Amino acid sequence: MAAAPVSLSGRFKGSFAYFTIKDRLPQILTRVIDTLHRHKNEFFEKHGEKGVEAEKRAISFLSKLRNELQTDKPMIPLNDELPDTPIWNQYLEYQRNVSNGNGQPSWFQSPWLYVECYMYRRIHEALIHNPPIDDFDPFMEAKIQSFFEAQQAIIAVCTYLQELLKNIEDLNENQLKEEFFKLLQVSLWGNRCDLSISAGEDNSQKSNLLQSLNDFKSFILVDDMENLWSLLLNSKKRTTTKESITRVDIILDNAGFELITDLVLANFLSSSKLATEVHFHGKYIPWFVSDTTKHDFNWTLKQLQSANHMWMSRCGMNWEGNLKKGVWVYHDHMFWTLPHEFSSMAQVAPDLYAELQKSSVIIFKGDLNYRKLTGDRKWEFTVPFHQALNKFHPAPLCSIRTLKAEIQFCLTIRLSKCTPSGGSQMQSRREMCLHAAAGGACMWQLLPPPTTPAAESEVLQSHRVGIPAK
Ligand SMILES: O=P(O)(O)OC[C@H]1O[C@](O)(CO)[C@@H](O)[C@@H]1O
Ligand SMILES: [Mn+2]
Repeated sequence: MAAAPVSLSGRFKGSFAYFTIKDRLPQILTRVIDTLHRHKNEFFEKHGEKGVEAEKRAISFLSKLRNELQTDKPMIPLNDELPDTPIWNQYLEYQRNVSNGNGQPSWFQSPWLYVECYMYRRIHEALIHNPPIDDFDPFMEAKIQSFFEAQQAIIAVCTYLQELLKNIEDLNENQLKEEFFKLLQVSLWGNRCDLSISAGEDNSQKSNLLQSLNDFKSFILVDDMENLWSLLLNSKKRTTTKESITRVDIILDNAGFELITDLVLANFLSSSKLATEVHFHGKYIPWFVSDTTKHDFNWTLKQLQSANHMWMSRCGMNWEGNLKKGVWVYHDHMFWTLPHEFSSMAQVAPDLYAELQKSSVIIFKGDLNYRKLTGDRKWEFTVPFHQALNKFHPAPLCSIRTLKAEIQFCLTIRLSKCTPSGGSQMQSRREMCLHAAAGGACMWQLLPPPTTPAAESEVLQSHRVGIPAK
């Protein structure tokens, strides 16, 4: 197998990586600094002068970080006492070794994936170093705001789910499949509501997504829902004896509306018995602005339970009940907030890899997970997705993602529409389909574990398309 290509990086001027590091990451850092400024009085009320002193130190730390970023300074080791610090500093050493004498690892010379993850870990370091504000989540305000901005959309999906659950036992297989496809698409489009792409600007779902699925369908050129359905249905049919289980793992992405869509999907999987267990994987620290932490997950359930809307509170109660019964499990392994490509998981986090091997299917939500699945490298678009996974396949896996970065894979082509940029299409298998560019798109990809060469050639169908307006 050919060596993996170089990583996407800010050293490629004009790339989305370059734009992100040059413009977007400084914007996100500035927003964090502003947030700390705006919480000064709160820190004083809670902690007195100590709180204000801590806020000042954190701001000076973050201002220095922003200057390092903007002037392409070398990356420096972390020096807090967190359990992941040695792993981060080993990774910096690794980057030094692979930089092939291109000098020190730095913001515009090192892999985009590394420097972007490193920025969020340095933001966390700025807080950790400054008790008593060390437990402050600088993105919490934005996550809460996006939850409340999406109230109507949340009410709509919770209402839809509760109505559906009333007669879910009476649905035949086709009706069940139809509902499954709907809720998968709701979960897909929920991924548009990410605050890192918007650099923290409001990006919440305002309208009832269920009413737009048909309009949005044309933005999905090809999808693997059928394969995902067959995999789950076959597993359900095998789950006749109580010993065998169908476990679905959802590697979560953004809090707010997207998290609700993932919980709704999980509730449907449990109630339809397509899954006997659902495992959720969140982030260990505040991450990429809107990614879900354990606090966000629990806050969301509590918020729903106390909502003055019957179906929202019913959802919140049911979901808390599923966690208490153990049919739902929440995990937040620190691997998800390391810079590593997922192909390193077996070495770096063998416990997590072994946990995922218990899964019947792993659903990876969002763009960052997709980038880590494929190493965020300059792959040719015709490279098999499986090849890009670089032997990472603990279980059958599926990536559900709205495309926010250049990387993508096209393996087979079906009839597809022109991209917004009018990119040319080929209607033949294994031909490059669309010229990828930074922009929006959505895609489904399902990869069963490669048992035979034929399995490798099985399907991943992916196309990029424009993201529909909310
Ligand atoms: O929340 P998601 O879907 O992972 O999107 C986050 C993505 O947005 C970006 O910040 C912008 O593309 C990426 O760098 C990152 O992978
Ligand atoms: Mn995210």
